[in-house]
Amino acid sequence: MPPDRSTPLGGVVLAGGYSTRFGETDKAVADLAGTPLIRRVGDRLATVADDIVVNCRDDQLESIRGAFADSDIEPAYATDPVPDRGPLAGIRVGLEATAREYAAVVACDMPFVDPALVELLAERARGRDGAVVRLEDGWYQTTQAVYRADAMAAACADALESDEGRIVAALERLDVATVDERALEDEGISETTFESIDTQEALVDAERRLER
Ligand SMILES: Nc1nc2c(ncn2[C@@H]2O[C@H](COP(=O)(O)OP(=O)(O)OP(=O)(O)O)[C@@H](O)[C@H]2O)c(=O)[nH]1
Ligand SMILES: [Mg+2]
Repeated sequence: MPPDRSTPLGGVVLAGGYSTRFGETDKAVADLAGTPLIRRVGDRLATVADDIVVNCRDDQLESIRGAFADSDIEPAYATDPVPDRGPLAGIRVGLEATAREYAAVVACDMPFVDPALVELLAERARGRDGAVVRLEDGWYQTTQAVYRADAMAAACADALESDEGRIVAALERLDVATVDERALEDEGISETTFESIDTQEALVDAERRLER
């Protein structure tokens, strides 16, 4: 069945973290084979999303805008009112800024995000509060997922107010469809979609594979 593109989809790229495992520099704008990580994510997401919001801190704005300088897409920016409150706070800020009922949320360090997965999740999310992949280890892949924006933003706010920083604390408050990681292979979606570049070693490794 061809994907239903009649429902607009927003895109949110999360970039407000401090990249501590990566080292001195911001992984969001790290160069991977000539293209900054965040631009790879934004460009891929833009093939299936109608507009893109980048969530980051104020002090990242200049460098992230620079990373998108010669991209065809021009993201909107939603910065954290209070930095360092964790990914849950970032998801909230990003989703509050999207104009769409549903939005795909993807971390800036996942340069191989598969647009086909985003479309699959958007389909599964319809009529629900979102759709997330359940990984083989039982964890939910919450930073490559589709959410009903107002419901998830409210659930994030609620979880944060209750001092529950875990993203699953927000999911527990919602009616979210789950997709088993094992089922993705049949859909032609490779696990590289979830690869995240957390360290310099991971960046070098990804670069080597791209050069092959
Ligand atoms: N807005 C916001 N986003 C965050 C925060 N912490 C992490 N994120 C984002 O959530 C996603 C997943 O987080 P991590 O992979 O742990 O990234 P990170 O926290 O920058 O890196 P580490 O410091 O090495 O853990 C990334 O896209 C981050 O940018 C935060 O405090 N605020
Ligand atoms: Mg972190």
